[in-house]
Amino acid sequence: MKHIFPFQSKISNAQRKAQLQQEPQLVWFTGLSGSGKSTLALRLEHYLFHRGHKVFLLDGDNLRNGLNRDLSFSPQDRKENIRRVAEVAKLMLDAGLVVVSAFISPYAEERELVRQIVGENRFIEVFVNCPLAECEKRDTKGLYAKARKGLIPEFTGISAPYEAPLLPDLEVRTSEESIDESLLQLIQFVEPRVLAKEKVGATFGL
Ligand SMILES: Nc1ncnc2c1ncn2[C@@H]1O[C@H](COP(=O)(O)OS(=O)(=O)O)[C@@H](OP(=O)(O)O)[C@H]1O
Ligand SMILES: Nc1ncnc2c1ncn2[C@@H]1O[C@H](COP(=O)(O)OP(=O)(O)O)[C@@H](O)[C@H]1O
Repeated sequence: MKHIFPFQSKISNAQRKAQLQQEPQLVWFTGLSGSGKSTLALRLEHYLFHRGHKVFLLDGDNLRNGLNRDLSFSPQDRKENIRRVAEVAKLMLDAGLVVVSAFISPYAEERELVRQIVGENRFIEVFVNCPLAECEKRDTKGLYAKARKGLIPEFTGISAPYEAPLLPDLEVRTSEESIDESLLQLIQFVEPRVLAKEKVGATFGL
């Protein structure tokens, strides 16, 4: 037993939601490298921000530059990567924010763990579905070419697995839709879910 004693803030999640006038949700994008996660996450964050929502984007490449810079792409480290991201997202949700995230998150089990950590009713799983051949053709960062030459070990889709979600909350097919078409589906699904449920909520008395 560790000698730690978590305590509860005097401010409830309901009070924070009432102050920020929104429902905190985690919009979790999962998909192959090059499928369109970052493009759509950036566009969704931009849209929600300009609609007045308090929103923040967490992205794989960015977090792996700081908080998760010690982690590789082994299965164990990918799981630890996602576990840490889920804990960060949970804090942001508790603070009342809408969180948009873009991580390959290739294992169904780790995505399930995210759902458990943040809570079922605050988790929206979006499958950014794009065939490997199309991602490889796009090769936006030149990583597939390197992976094919054996220069990048454990590359998702080439030498490491990607387990597609069986029942995502939303699926966008980015090889068949324009960016605007995918974005429209996202907005139509996400925006109603982040709107405040009660207009005037908890009291702010001391
Ligand atoms: N081996 C290997 N496999 C997959 N991706 C690799 C690898 N090495 C580096 N990269 C770059 O890292 C980005 C993915 O990081 P994530 O944190 O999202 O990955 S994971 O969820 O832990 O699987 C990924 O970003 P995206 O292309 O945006 O998906 C790549 O830029
Ligand atoms: N419907 C779509 N949604 C998102 N990206 C698309 C779509 N159609 C084409 N693309 C292109 O696919 C590429 C996706 O790259 P990126 O967003 O970096 O992927 P990821 O973050 O999954 O690695 C971009 O060049 C983007 O312009």
